Amino acid sequence: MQARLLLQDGTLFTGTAFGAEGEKTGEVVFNTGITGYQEVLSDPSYCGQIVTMTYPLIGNYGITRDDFESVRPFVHGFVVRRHEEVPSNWRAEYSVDDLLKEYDIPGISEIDTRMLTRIIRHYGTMKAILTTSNKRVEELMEMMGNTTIEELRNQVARTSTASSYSSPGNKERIVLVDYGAKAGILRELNERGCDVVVVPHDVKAEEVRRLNPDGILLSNGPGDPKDVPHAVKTISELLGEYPIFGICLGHQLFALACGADTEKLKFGHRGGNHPVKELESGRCFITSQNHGYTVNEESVKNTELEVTHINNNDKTVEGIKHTRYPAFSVQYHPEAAPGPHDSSYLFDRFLQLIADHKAKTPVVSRQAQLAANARITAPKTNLQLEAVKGAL
Ligand SMILES: NC(=O)CC[C@H](N)C(=O)O
Repeated sequence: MQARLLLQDGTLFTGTAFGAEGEKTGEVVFNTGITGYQEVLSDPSYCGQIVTMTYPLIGNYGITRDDFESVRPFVHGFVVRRHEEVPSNWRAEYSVDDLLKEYDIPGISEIDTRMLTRIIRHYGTMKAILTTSNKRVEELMEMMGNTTIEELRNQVARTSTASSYSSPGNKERIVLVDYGAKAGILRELNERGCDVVVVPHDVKAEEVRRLNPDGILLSNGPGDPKDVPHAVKTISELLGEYPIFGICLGHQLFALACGADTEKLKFGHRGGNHPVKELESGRCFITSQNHGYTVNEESVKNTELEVTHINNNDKTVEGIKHTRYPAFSVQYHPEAAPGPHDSSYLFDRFLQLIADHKAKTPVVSRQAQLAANARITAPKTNLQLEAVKGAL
């Protein structure tokens, strides 16, 4: 069956359909990873985007659910040069085609993905529509134009967990704020014995305090950080109270909460080979990245933040830290998946920050904490009081 990819600038690619039949609009972006398409497909940060892989052979090792970064794929469409229908891998459960069909995601193969990538690099990220229908180009253009901003924005609410859950451990209590978190973040925390409570994107500062965390981790997530103002407010309320570590969208939200600004990159960074320089040591790390927005460097100057990492390709901000509070963040993915594991030391650094913070903070008895938390929530009825205690 034929499929077509129509870009906002009018460029039309005609290729072969795979995955689901139908139509999807999204922002078209490219990923330069040679492997890792399963993690890309299941990374919630791609929600609302049509992803093209620059590596030409995709699907050869099939799909293994154990390798997913979330419970399901969130991409709006998948574009490849060549799709391998018959996976060759003993771990493969099914093919990319089966996966896309299951989740109603259209795919297109046999198009010149190099040309597509060069267009995006030259003119910047743009909207596109991927279709298996026979609709006329004018009609498709109109459909693309009519796609409401809502459909391509506010993706965080669609990918975040609806309610809190815990992943127990016997060490530090970490509240992981899920803006569309990759499973790798939880995996890294669990490997270090952390007692993790995953909370929804719209958690209130008061609810976080009730969980009595040792530290807060702000996760990655899809879309524009400015679409999540409630998260910025919550982070600014918690700033200074607990050690904070932000990853990708979490990094951008942390920057906004500290008074810095974010802006959109021309075509973003997506892949597993992005060189990042740690300014303190002068060391270069090869990192896994997936972002379309960045923290504006100029805007950091008027805040209490300091730039700690920069991208060696385009010199954009890749890491910041607070100069007064125990809080830092990075634009890239220390949990990798897919990608090099060079930066997993950042999770250890976060735990060290927590230990240092604890050593400096006077020990508060459990009784005093209970009393303080009860005051914060000011429960009026016995039932509310029980709920507060239950949450602790
Ligand atoms: N992986 C992420 O968290 C991405 C952050 C944000 N959605 C961006 O594109 O910049």
